[in-house]
Amino acid sequence: MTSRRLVAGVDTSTQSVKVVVCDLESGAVVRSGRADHPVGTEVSAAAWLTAYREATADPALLAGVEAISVGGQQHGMVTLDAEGELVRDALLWNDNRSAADALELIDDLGGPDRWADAVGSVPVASFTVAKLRWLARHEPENAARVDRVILPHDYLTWEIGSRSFDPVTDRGDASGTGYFDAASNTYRDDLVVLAFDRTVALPRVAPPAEIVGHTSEGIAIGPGTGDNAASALGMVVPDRTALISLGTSGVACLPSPVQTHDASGVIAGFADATGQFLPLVCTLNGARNLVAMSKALKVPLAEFSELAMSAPPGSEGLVFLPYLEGERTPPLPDATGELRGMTLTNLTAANLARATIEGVLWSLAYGVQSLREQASPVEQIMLTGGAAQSAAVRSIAADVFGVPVLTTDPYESVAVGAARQAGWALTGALPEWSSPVSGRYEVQARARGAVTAEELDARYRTVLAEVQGRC
Ligand SMILES: Nc1ncnc2c1ncn2[C@@H]1O[C@H](COP(=O)(O)OP(=O)(O)O)[C@@H](O)[C@H]1O
Ligand SMILES: O=C(CO)[C@@H](O)[C@H](O)COP(=O)(O)O
Repeated sequence: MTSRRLVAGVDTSTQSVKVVVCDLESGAVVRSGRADHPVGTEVSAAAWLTAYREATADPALLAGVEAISVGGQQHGMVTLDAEGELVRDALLWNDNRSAADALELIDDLGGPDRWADAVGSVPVASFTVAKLRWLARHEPENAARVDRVILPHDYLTWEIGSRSFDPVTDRGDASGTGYFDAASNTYRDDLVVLAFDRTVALPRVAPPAEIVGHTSEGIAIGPGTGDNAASALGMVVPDRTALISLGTSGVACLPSPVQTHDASGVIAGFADATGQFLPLVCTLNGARNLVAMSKALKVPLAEFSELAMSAPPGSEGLVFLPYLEGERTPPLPDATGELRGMTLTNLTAANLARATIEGVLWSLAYGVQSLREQASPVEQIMLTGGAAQSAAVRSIAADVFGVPVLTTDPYESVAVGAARQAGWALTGALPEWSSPVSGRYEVQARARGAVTAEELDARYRTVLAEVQGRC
């Protein structure tokens, strides 16, 4: 009898780190660990290593593992000095302080079209390039000490290899910096200079299946990638399917053979982890809006879900624009949440719960509409991320997107996708793991004679247009 071979994947995400160990042959998760990350949008990268060590403290977790890769929250600016020490805390993807810097950079290059042509995306506060401009303008002493700029997954990859190789990144995560051209696979040093007034050392962009080093225990390390690119690998996304993630962020994306160049800025023209592309729409307001409303209603998440499912599609006219953390897509960094359409009859806890879920999902349906127009037909949705385990999110999503929704049992798609990449690096062939989908939800609204996806879309777009006119 041959013993099974094991690979591991890590998701170093906004709120926590998750580690899974998978069977190389089938992809089945055989062991897992997790640990929390510090709260906040400005975090010492060293805390991610501490959390990783906590999550993997049990030596049995990684025993027998042959290869490991890291998927990580995108865009975060990790600055290193000439000795390789951290210059300051990392500014995360959801830190909005660089919003004005992004606008300046758009002007400096000659407008959004120039950025969309150059790197496939128009910068917003999230992008590393905007954070670099902020650092240069607001902390010149720290800026002067910066020798190298890397991303969260690059940092953890380098640390779990005990810094025995120079920091590396991959094409997927590099494409979220705003200074990497994924069409030619080259850094745009001129854009780094535009933002930071000088060049900095940047991590080598390793090909998808390279072994970039080894841990002190001899485990081979793959290049890793951004969390959304890893998630696409873990979800084994079929054609004409948009992947929706509801973690801290809300994300709509789909693997594509062609890069998008959306000058409106709705779609970021990112790369994936296989050598292709991953057009992606990201909001700042995913699961935490649901958590905030459940707290406001003083109910646990399970009861919040039941409440939402007891309300009719359209929440009897309540509209909740979920901009509790400002917003990135559309770019409204100073916006706040909006609750509209209240009457004496519809202002119920059930409608508030359902409207919150409808609002969060609609903000991604808005993105899916752009993906349809610019990237690919979308005939179904796959759900992942922490809030994808909410029964209400799963059952309401089809009504908001207007297409069937595919779901999984609890599943760490980013970590599993990273493990799949590790298997690729180990064997030279991308493992053919089967789809994790275990559930399918059909559109119900029309059958129930209630508000349809098109009607809901029109209602939300009207409120959004008012907010955009004001901000
Ligand atoms: N059943 C649920 N309903 C709503 N939100 C949930 C549920 N389960 C988990 N969450 C939320 O999902 C988020 C964690 O999702 P995750 O994808 O791990 O986030 P991230 O990758 O951004 O760290 C947390 O905000 C958590 O409160
Ligand atoms: O900024 C983006 C994508 O552009 C986010 O998707 C981050 O990558 C964080 O993801 P989560 O931690 O919310 O999963």
